[in-house]
Amino acid sequence: MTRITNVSLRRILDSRGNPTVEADVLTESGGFGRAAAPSGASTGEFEAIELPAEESIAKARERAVPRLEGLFAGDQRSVDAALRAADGTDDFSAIGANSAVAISMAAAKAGADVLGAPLYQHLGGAFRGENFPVPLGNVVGGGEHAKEATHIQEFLAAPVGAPSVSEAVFANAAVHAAVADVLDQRGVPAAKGDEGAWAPPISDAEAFEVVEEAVDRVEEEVGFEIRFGLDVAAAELYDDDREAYVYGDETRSTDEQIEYVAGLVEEYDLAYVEDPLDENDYGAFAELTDRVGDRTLICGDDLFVTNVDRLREGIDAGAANSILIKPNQIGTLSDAFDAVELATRNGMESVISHRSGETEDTTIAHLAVATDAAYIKTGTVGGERTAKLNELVRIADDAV
Ligand SMILES: C=C(OP(=O)(O)O)C(=O)O
Ligand SMILES: [Mg+2]
Repeated sequence: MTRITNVSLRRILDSRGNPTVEADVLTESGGFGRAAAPSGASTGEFEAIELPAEESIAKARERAVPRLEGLFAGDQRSVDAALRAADGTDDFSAIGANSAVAISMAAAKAGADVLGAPLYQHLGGAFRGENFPVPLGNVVGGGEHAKEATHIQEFLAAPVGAPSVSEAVFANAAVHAAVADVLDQRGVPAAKGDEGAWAPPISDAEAFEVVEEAVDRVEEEVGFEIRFGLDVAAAELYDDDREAYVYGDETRSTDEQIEYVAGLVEEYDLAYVEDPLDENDYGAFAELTDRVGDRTLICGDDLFVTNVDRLREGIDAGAANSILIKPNQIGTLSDAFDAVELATRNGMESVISHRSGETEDTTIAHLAVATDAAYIKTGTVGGERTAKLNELVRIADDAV
């Protein structure tokens, strides 16, 4: 292993056209790693703090960079501990989780480069790379990702029977195309939301029909099982004052929301349901998990925010059977790995995820393989989404 000689930070564009942080890490032997921070729109209340890119860069240059130079690239725990020490807060509000995560991921890549190993192997160990995650492909969406579209944030194709990563990736693209055909037949115009999913001005009920039809068509074409799932992003729908989930003119009490989602799982045989309830309601999550957790994944995103303390609370409450892992929600790869480990030890699945604001960075593809994750959520089309999917195909092809 060689020491880090230089960390540089710059402002680059993300997929929404907003500024984000890119980090380069260089080592004395010429090892190099580059990574960029993604950014959420439907962010959880308990996420680590993203600062404006310029401010985060200035603070990280001043406080973190001097501590990193001289550390061993590839000793990820030390790099991430130095980032935490430089920040000094629990939520990275001093230097920004955007700079922290960009540096953490860039250091991991520099470490892999020094070792001459693919990133997934450096992060996961010599025997990783045998199992591949099923890609969850966002094909219809609304919520915070597209105005005047569905209330449910994401309808996700889940090609659970695909014999290979490549076939799964292409199946999701085919479902995305089939959704366009079904919408066209119904005379529904559709723009795309932040993640490249179709954002039609239709009710959630009609979106279920459209996605089911598209999935069935593609399933017949490809000859393997494709199911679908949801990210309800229910924290965005929950109104604290009214103590109800608000779907336009309709509202649902917590009991009605549990009933509604359990009914959807039953009716559509959903493979996956993310954030079906508010991020503060461990009890309601537990009730739903108790009812349908034997037949679907109930996943906590805004609920857990990749945070081991929140995950521990959730485990005690029986609040979900899977966790969404977004490294920028917590700030470092070490913290993200700790969350995966805690979940695994407690029989929960991990789902590695992109954000709605993304870059061409492919770290999450490696992270998903390194952690043996059940699923990866990357979107379906659009360069910043296909960057991850194509990297997954390359990893499976041993071509990274
Ligand atoms: C990817 C998501 O959206 P965002 O990045 O806006 O939080 C999500 O909620 O899972
Ligand atoms: Mg989510």
